[in-house]
Amino acid sequence: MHTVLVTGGAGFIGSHLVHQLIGRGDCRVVNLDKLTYAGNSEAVAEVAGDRNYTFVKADVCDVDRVADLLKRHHCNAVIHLAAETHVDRSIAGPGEFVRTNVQGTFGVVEASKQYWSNLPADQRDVFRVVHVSTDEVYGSLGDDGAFDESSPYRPNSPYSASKAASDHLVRAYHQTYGLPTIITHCGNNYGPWQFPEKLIPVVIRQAVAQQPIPVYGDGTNVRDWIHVSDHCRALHQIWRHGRPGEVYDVGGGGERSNLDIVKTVCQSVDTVLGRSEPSVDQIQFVRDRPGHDFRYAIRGEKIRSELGWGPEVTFQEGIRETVAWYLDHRDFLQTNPLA
Ligand SMILES: Cc1cn([C@H]2C[C@H](O)[C@@H](COP(=O)(O)OP(=O)(O)O[C@H]3O[C@H](C)C(=O)[C@H](O)[C@H]3O)O2)c(=O)[nH]c1=O
Repeated sequence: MHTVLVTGGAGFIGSHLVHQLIGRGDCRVVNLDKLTYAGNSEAVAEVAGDRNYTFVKADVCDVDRVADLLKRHHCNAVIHLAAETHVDRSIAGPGEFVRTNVQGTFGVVEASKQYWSNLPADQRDVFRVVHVSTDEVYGSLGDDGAFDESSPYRPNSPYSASKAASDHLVRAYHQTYGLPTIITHCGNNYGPWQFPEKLIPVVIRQAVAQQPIPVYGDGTNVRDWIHVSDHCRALHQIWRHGRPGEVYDVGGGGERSNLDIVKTVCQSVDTVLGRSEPSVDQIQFVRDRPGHDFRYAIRGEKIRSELGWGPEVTFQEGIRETVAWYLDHRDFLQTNPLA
C-alpha cells in the first residue's frame, strides 16, 4: 500500500487523479487543497467516505503544515498539482500566481526535504516528489517543430513564468539536496470538472445559452490537447517508474487549432441538443490575449519509449463524453469565474 499526498486534489486534474489512485486499490490518498474558486469538493464527493481517502483543507505555502501531514500519514510520495492555472487571470493579476505557484512549490519541496531527510534509508529510496507543470514553460512555437525535454525555457505569460520558476526550484532541490523529484510538462487538458473559464467549457456554456462564443484573435492558435484521464495515467506511471531528477513531457499528437476545437464542440452540442441552427454561428472573434502564445506541441517520445505510456482516449470520443457531462451538470457550467 502506498500513501500519496496529492496537492490540489479538489481541482480539475487533481480530482481525476484522486479518483484514479483510489480506484487502483493500492493507494491511500491525502488530498491537500485550499479550496480556492477552482477547487470543488463535489468533484471528489464520490471518494469522500472511502477509508483510503483523507481530505485536508490547507495551503501549500504552509511548510510546517505540509511537513506535518507527510509525517502524520507516513507518505511515500507527493504529487503536486496545487496551482493557479488560468493564463487570462495571470495577466489581470500576477501576484496570486507568484504566491501560489512559486511560494507554494517552495512549501512543498521544503516540507518534503525536511520529511524525506529524516526517513530511514529504505524509505528514502522509494520517496518521490512529482511536480506537475506545463508545456507553456517552453514558450511559443511557429508552424513547425515540437517541444521535448531539452527545449529551452521561454515562458511568456505571468502564469507560465511562475510555473517555470517553480520548475527551477524543484530542480534545485534535486541538484542541491538530492530530493528525488520528477518534473512533468503536459499540454491542454480537457474533460469533466474543468472550471468554466477555460476554452472548452466556455464554448459549451455559450453554445448552450445561445450566447456569443469568444474566439481570441483569428482562432489559428494551436494547442496540444489531451484527455485528463490520460494525463492522470501518465502521472501514475511517472511516479512509479520515472527516474528522479528527470523531466517527462506528457502528450503528443493532439494538436488542434482553437477554431477547430470550437467548431467540434459546437457540433457536438448541436447533436446532443438536436439543434437545427448551428452554434458555430455564435462565434465572435474578440480582442486577442496579450502576448498570446501561437502554438504548443509536444513530441512525447521519452515517455513513450521509457515508460510505455501513450494516450488512449480519442479526441472525438473524449469531446463527446465531455459535452454530455457538462450538459448533465449545467449548474457547474454556470459557475461564475469572477465570483
Ligand atoms: C478562454 C478562452 C480561450 N481562448 C483561446 C486561448 C488559447 O489559445 C486557447 C486555450 O485557452 P485556455 O485558456 O483554455 O488554455 P491555455 O491558455 O492554452 O492554457 C491551458 O493549458 C496549459 C497547458 C496550461 O498549463 C494552463 O494551465 C491551462 O489553462 O483558446 C479563446 O479563444 N477564447 C476563450 O474564451
